[in-house]
Amino acid sequence: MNVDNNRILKDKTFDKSRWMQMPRNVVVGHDALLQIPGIIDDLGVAGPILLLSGATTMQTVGARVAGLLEGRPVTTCLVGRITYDEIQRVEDAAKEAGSVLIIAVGGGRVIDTAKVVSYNLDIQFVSVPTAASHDGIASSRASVVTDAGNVSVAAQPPLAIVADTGVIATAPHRLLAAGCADIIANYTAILDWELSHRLTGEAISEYALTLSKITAEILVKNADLVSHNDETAAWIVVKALFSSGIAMSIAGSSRPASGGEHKFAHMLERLAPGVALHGEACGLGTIIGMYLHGGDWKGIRTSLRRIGAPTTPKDLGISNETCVEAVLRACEIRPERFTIFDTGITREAAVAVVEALYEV
Ligand SMILES: NC(=O)C1=CN([C@@H]2O[C@H](COP(=O)(O)OP(=O)(O)OC[C@H]3O[C@@H](n4cnc5c(N)ncnc54)[C@H](OP(=O)(O)O)[C@@H]3O)[C@@H](O)[C@H]2O)C=CC1
Ligand SMILES: O=C(CO)COP(=O)(O)O
Ligand SMILES: [Zn+2]
Repeated sequence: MNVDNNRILKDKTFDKSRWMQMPRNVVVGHDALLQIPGIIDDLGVAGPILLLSGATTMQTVGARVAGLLEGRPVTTCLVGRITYDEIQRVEDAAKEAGSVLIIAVGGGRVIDTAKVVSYNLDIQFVSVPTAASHDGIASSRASVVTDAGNVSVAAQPPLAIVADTGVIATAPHRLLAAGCADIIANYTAILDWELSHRLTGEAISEYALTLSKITAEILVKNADLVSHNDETAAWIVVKALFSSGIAMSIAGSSRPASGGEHKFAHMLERLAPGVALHGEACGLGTIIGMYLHGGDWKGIRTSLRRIGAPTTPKDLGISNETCVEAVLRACEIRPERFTIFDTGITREAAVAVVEALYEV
C-alpha cells in the first residue's frame, strides 16, 4: 500500500506518526537472478508483470530476466529519462497490460521510474539493479527531472531486491565508482543536515543520520577493495547502497544521503546534461561541499581517487566555468533544503574552490 506521510502528518491525530516502508526480501549474491521466479511466488503476487529496463540493459540482463519468467504474462517496456511525461507513459503501459507487479532491471533511472509508477498505481515492484551506481536501489524516494530541476518525490520502496553480484561485477567500473561516490556524498549530506538543524531548526533523525554516516565510513575503510571490479567489490558496494537507502526510508526523505553536493550535482546535470553519472557529479560536489564546510576535503578527494572516481571538472569533461556556475546556482535546486551551498557563496569563493580542486 502506498503511503502519503504528508497527509498522515497533517492529520492532528497522527502528529507523531511516521510510516516507514522497507523491502521484504533482499537477495544478494552470485546468480541471484535465478531466484526471481521463486521470489515472485514467495511474495504471492500472481498476474501480469511489467518488465522495465533501459536501452542497454534490456539487451542483456533484461532479456535474461524475461527468459527466466517464460510461461508468465510479461510485457516489456523501455525507460528513458525520468520525467513526469515518461512516468505517465510507463503508467499507461502498466494499466494497459493490467500489471500487478513491476520488475525494474537496470540503473537508477529505471528503478526510480518503477518506484513512482508502482506508488501511483498502488502495485508492487521488485528492484533488480544491474549496476552498483546509486543508492536508490532500496529507498522510498525517487528523483524526477522537471524544468525547475530535480525534485525528490515520495515513492514505493521495492518489495524485494535482487542484486546479482555476477551481473554487477561485469558492469563498467565507472558505474561502481559512481555508486561509491554517491555513498561518500553522505559525509556532506550529514554536515548539511546538521547545519540546517542548527540554523533553521529543521528536525533531524539521529538514527538515519548515524546509519548514513557509518555506511560512508565502512565504504571508505574498504576503498582499496572496491578500486576494481570483482564480486567482492560488488558485495561491499551493494551493502552500502542498501544501507544508505534504508537511512532515507527511516528519515522519510533523501536528507541523510542528499545535501548540497546533490544540489550541485543536479545543477551540473542541468548545465551539462548527460556528461557525468549521478554519483560522479555527487562525488565532485562532496569535495566542494567539504571544502566549504572547512572539513577534510583532501581526505574525501583521496578516497574518491583510490576508488577511481573523478575529482576535478576536467576528469568529468566539463569546464571550470561550468563547475563554478553549478556551485553558484546549486541553491536554485530544491531551495527549501538548506545546505552550505545556500549560504551566499560569492563568485570569488566559487572560483577559489574550483581552483583548489587541482591542488596536489
Ligand atoms: N531514489 C533515490 O534515492 C536515488 C535516485 N538516484 C537516481 O538514479 C539515477 C542515477 O543512477 P545511474 O544508475 O547512475 O544512472 P542510469 O540509470 O542513467 O544508468 C547509467 C548508465 O549505465 C547503464 N548501465 C546500467 N547497468 C549496466 C550494466 N550492467 N552494463 C552496462 N551498462 C549499464 C545504463 O544503461 P541503460 O541505457 O540500459 O539505462 C545507463 O546508460 C539518477 O536519476 C538519480 O537521480 C540516485 C541515487 C538515489
Ligand atoms: O540521490 C539521492 C541520494 O543519493 C537522492 O536523490 P535526491 O537528491 O533527488 O533527493
Ligand atoms: Zn545520489
